[in-house]
Amino acid sequence: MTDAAIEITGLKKTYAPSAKSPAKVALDGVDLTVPAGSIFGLLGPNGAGKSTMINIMAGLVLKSAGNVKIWGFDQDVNPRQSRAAIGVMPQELVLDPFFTPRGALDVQAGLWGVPKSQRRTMELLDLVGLADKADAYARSLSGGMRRRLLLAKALVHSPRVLVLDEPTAGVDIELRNMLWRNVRRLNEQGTTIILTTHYLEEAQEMCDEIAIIDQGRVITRDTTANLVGRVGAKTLVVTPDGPAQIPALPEGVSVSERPGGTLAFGYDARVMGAGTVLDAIRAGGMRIADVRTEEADLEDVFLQLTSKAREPSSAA
Ligand SMILES: Nc1ncnc2c1ncn2[C@@H]1O[C@H](COP(=O)(O)OP(=O)(O)OP(=O)(O)O)[C@@H](O)[C@H]1O
Repeated sequence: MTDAAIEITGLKKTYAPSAKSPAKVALDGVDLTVPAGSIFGLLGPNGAGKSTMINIMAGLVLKSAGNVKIWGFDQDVNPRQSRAAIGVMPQELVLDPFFTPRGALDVQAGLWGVPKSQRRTMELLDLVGLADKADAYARSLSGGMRRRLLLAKALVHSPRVLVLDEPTAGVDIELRNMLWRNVRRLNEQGTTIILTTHYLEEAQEMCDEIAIIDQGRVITRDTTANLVGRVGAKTLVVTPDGPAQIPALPEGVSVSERPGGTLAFGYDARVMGAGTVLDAIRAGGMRIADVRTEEADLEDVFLQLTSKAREPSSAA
């Protein structure tokens, strides 16, 4: 057992120039440790370098510099063990249309050298809810079913670390819930999960820890709770009782109108409490029919951090 499922130090990747585009620095010195047993979120805007990092971890893209250890195996020293410790469910629906799900898993297991007696073909098809499609042609599977088959394929060699690259992009709620149930179950059984997603509320709900990467660098890494707590932004949503005048507000409080006649007062909970904002609203003569607060969420944190990373002053 190792404490770190993944240990990345000084990882750099520059894609070579082509006739159409100049050389591109995709990873610019990444240090990252993913604790064994966690569900870890890898977030970042488009083009941040997430797929490059995943592909390097999976041994699909060659790094330019740095060190990568998967489950304690150094990629350069023990390439086979390091590759065998990780399974990737890719973003694209890449499947051979002529294979049945059973056939696809058998071929994949063969590629990994899993002996026939140790193959878990039906168990995995069952896990992803495709047992009844075991012998259907892949081309007859729906998009959601293909995605589930890709998850099963990523698991045939029982990897310690499972990487899910945008697993729920464009999938319906039912499939999304099923995927998350499976992922939680795998995690409870000891698999470390690394997840990239554009759905931040999903990352907030699923991940124990999160790294945000931007422009090829890790700009922050923390527990999800700490990250969300870092942003004090809160909103007091007030439904006025009758026509309302916007009151004079303490410094730092913003106000905007929402559909349905409610008013949203934004404030920084690290600076003042909701009572101060409410007092100011009442002092302005507004009668209140209803009031509630909204917490900051991961989206606020993400936007704040990734836009900060672009400010020239923080580039130094
Ligand atoms: N094969 C390649 N050749 C040249 N440049 C590439 C290649 N693959 C990726 N890049 C560039 O490297 C940068 C990082 O891309 P990458 O796909 O790793 O980002 P990402 O964070 O996964 O983005 P997305 O969320 O859009 O998938 C981008 O600027 C991209 O254009």
